[in-house]
Amino acid sequence: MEASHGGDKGKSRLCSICNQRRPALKRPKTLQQICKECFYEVFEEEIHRVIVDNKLFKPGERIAIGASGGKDSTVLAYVMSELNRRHNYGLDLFLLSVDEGITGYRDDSLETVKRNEVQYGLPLKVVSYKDLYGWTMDEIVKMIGLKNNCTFCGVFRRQALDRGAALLKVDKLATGHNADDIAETVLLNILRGIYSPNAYRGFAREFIKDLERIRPRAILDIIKSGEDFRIATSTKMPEQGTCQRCGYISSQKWCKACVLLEGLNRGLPKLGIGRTRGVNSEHRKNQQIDTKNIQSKPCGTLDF
Ligand SMILES: Nc1ncnc2c1ncn2[C@@H]1O[C@H](COP(=O)(O)OP(=O)(O)OP(=O)(O)O)[C@@H](O)[C@H]1O
Repeated sequence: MEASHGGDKGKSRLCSICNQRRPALKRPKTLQQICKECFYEVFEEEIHRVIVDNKLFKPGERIAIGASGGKDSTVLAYVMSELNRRHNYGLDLFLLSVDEGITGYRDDSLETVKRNEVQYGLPLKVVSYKDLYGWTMDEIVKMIGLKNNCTFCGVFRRQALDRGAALLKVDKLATGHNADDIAETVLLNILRGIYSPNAYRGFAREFIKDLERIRPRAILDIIKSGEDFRIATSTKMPEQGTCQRCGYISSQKWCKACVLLEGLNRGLPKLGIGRTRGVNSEHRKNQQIDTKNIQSKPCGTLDF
């Protein structure tokens, strides 16, 4: 402990939970300064409470954990396997990884996932863009360049996770999206309404991190405001259906992944970039505008 130099100012603080160890961090959520050990304890306990209070899982369910090899999904894999064991949730857990085929990036992080497989004893399934779509991201970048390749990567990954989940026959898929990701999505949804699709994508993340520095709860408040959004009852909501081509989830005749893939295979990679044209526009015209049964709904979709 640091020596006190008179008055409260000079005293070194102690963890505000155990009052024994030195604090290692200040939680933005509570502004409490706490030690590493107490942080692990409250973090795991809070996740357990969210799982139990919201009845997220049922005994016997098969759950896939989207494992990118990044820090958040690695923590997710650890916490899920630990809580499942400690509290006897009775879940069958699996790791599901999508290999986008990005040399020097995903091949490295897949090594981390393989270590997690051994460490937590969770079976791992890897699905690749090459197997699912016939293209690796490296090949897509060669064709389309660096400007729009994030669209392909995000759309294909979202569907690849669905496909992997279907192969594993799981009931649910858990991902490691964190508060920053969700706050960014809320802001982007607002900006998209005001400006244009994908406007300010890079700016939104920087902006929320700047806000957090000034006011630590800002990220949680943005998420809360997103949860409280209400969509005007006159707004037509997309209807969830299935893609007529691949059978996976889509609100259009063809899902975005099939539109993008068609463009790639026809040597027209810009086909599905930006606002969808072509095959889906007729489908949209035919959709009846039915606002009667649309009640106010929470807003927000997560990008992958
Ligand atoms: N290639 C992937 N394979 C499986 N799941 C993925 C993959 N990429 C992303 N995800 C899932 O989506 C979540 C959010 O994706 P994001 O791109 O923000 O993650 P990341 O930056 O790769 O790393 P992290 O795991 O730290 O979130 C991940 O936590 C993971 O659950």
